[in-house]
Amino acid sequence: MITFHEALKTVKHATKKLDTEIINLADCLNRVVAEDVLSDMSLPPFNKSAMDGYACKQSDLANNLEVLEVIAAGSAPTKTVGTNQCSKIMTGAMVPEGADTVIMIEHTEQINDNHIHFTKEKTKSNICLKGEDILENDVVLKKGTRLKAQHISVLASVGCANPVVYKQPKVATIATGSELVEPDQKPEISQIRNVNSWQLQAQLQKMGIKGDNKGIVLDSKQATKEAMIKSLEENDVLIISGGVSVGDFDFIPQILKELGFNIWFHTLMVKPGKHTVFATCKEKYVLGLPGNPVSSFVQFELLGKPLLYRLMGYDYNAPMVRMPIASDYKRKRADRLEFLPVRFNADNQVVPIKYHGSAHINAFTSANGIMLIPTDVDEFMEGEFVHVRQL
Ligand SMILES: Nc1nc2c(c(=O)[nH]1)N[C@H]1C(S)=C(S)[C@@H](COP(=O)(O)OP(=O)(O)OC[C@H]3O[C@@H](n4cnc5c(N)ncnc54)[C@H](O)[C@@H]3O)O[C@H]1N2
Ligand code: MOO
Repeated sequence: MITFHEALKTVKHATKKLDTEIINLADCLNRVVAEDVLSDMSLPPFNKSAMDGYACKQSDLANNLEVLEVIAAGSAPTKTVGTNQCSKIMTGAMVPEGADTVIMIEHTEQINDNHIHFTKEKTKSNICLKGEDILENDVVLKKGTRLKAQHISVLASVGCANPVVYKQPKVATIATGSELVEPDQKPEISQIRNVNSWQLQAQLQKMGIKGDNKGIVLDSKQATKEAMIKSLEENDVLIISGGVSVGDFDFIPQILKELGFNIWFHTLMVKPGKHTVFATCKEKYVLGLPGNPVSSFVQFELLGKPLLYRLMGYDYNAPMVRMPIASDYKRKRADRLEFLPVRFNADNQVVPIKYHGSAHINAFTSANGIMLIPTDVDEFMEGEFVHVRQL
């Protein structure tokens, strides 16, 4: 048995980044840039008005100003602003030569057809200076950045319409269990519906990965082995649920050995998810998750995400917060690091959700975090700060 931190370190250590590819800006969300991205120009590319108003000299603010022209965004000024002159200017337009200030239109009055007057005492310059955000050849995104919407805007602004990113892993999921039927079927006596495949596919989808859902495989060693071989021929990663503990039909570790995989770990000092398998063979990866749906969900979050992101060139660390717990919390055994569903209340406190254990999947429907209880800690007192992974 190893600790969660050892398991996480192992997963990151044993997993190699995939090759790179060039993709379109439209497909970039959640992908990871494989090269530093440099700007091909300064931004703003010219001194730019931040307001609709009049571009003039700060030294002339007390005087009546002659209006020379109207400068729209996208057109260049044609006149230099001299003493006691101004040009009407729109937000985003180039500030004309000679002007060092833009007075807001609301702070002016019209004197006659072509003269205005500033009605306030003072103003900011209201000019965004050339290059104040980004200079030409600046590194705007570092290699290894995972692209969120705000990064995509930076790519667009520096003209990087086809960034080089790491490839996405191809990921198959298999649910093992002779008791399983698909959600559109009515289970017979002793059967239940397959939850994990659908949950895992949704978890993959949230990462931007379109998974290969291989459905259910019955608890037969031969059938499981064949399904695993096929999935691994077609994919980089196989996430398989069930069949990893110590029952008569828990074949996964044995099959992995027969297929020549190196099993890095099989049991973790973690709850839920004591029986979680991680195995690799050349550049193929298998994550065997416990059959209980909460265990599968939590272990995908804890180990699946770092594994897949690592392949995609990104060092994933879950977003964590430290917040006070809303009431006392006790547990009976403190021999494993435990992860529990919690929500945040209006007072920014952590509220543990009623939870019966790793088969209780609907406990997670109102959860927006997973609280950690470290090994050897058996209680938290109201108001004590606890660590929560955000979901
Ligand atoms: N003697 C022991 N028995 C068990 C131990 C143990 O340490 N010693 N650990 C228990 C814990 S904790 C878990 S978790 C499970 C893990 O077992 P497996 O990964 O081999 O999973 P299964 O036995 O196949 O299934 C467990 C449970 O989950 C249900 N299940 C399975 N697949 C799905 C699915 N796709 N959708 C919904 N539900 C699923 C299955 O019906 C079982 O109820 O082992 C314990 N036993
Ligand atoms: O090993 Mo189980 O996943 O704790 O319920």
